[in-house]
Amino acid sequence: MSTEIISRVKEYLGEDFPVRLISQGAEALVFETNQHPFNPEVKTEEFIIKYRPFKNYRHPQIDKTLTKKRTVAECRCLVKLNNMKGINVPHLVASDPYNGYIWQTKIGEQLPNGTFSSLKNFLWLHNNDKDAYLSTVEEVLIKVGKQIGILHNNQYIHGDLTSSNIVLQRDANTGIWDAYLIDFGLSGYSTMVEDKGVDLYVLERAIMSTHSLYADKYNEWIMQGYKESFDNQDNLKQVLKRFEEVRQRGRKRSMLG
Ligand SMILES: Nc1ncnc2c1ncn2[C@@H]1O[C@H](COP(=O)(O)OP(=O)(O)OP(=O)(O)O)[C@@H](O)[C@H]1O
Repeated sequence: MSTEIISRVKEYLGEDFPVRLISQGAEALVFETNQHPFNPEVKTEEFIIKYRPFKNYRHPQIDKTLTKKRTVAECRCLVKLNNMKGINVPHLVASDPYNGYIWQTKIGEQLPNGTFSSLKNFLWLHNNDKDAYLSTVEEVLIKVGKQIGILHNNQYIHGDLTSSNIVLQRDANTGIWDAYLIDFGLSGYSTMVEDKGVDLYVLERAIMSTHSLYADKYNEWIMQGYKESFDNQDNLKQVLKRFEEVRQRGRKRSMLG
C-alpha cells in the first residue's frame, strides 16, 4: 500500500524530485525535501511535504471533498498563525488542496543522540542527565507553555497537543532553544474554554505517559509559561477552572475503565 502511495507521490512531483518519507500517520504521509516547489533558486532551506492520500474505504467523491476540506482548513490555520505575533510555527510555502498536498518549512534539527528534536525526544535525551540539563529543560518547557498560551489568547486551539507535535529549534544567532508548534490538522478558531482545557489536558497526559519520572515538574513549568502569557487574568482563571474539570472527568473515566 505505502509503496503504491509513494510511487503516486513520485509521479506527482516528478521522478527526479528528491523526497524522503519521514512519517506515515493515520491521516497523512510526511516527506522532507531540500527542493522548493516552484523556485529552484532557493537552495538553503528544507521543506516538509504533507500528503493526504486517497482513502479507498471512502466513496471517491466524499474522499475528494474531505481531503480538500481538511487540507484547506490546515492551510488556513497556518496562514493565520503565520501572521500571529509571537507564535512559532512552520511557514506555509504552497498547497494543492485538490490533490491533498501541503508544503511548509521544516522545523527542527538533530539532537546529540541523532534523534529528531521533538519535545518528546528532547525530554527523553535529558531524562538521565537531570542535574546538568535541568535549567535548559525548565527554560524550554516555560517557552512551550508560552506558545500554547499565545495560541489560546488568540482564540486558536491545537487539537492534538502531544510532545511529538512540539518541536525545538535553536535560534541561529544565540544557539538557544525555541519551541515551535506543528501539525494543525485538527486546529482551528475557538472561543470555548472547554477546547482550551482539553488541549492542556492532552499535553499533560502525554507528558505523564512518556516522561513519568519528572512529569509533575515538567507540567508545572509548562503551566508557568502558559500563565505568564495571559494578560487577562479573568480569562486565565476560566481556562484553568475548566482544565481542572476536564482533568476530573478524565480521572473518573479512567477509574471506570
Ligand atoms: N513542519 C515540520 N517540520 C518538521 N517536521 C515535521 C513538520 N511537519 C511534520 N513533521 C514531522 O512529521 C510528523 C507527522 O506530521 P503531522 O503530525 O503533521 O502528520 P499527521 O499525519 O497528523 O501525523 P500523526 O497522525 O502522527 O499525528 C511529525 O511528528 C514530525 O516528526
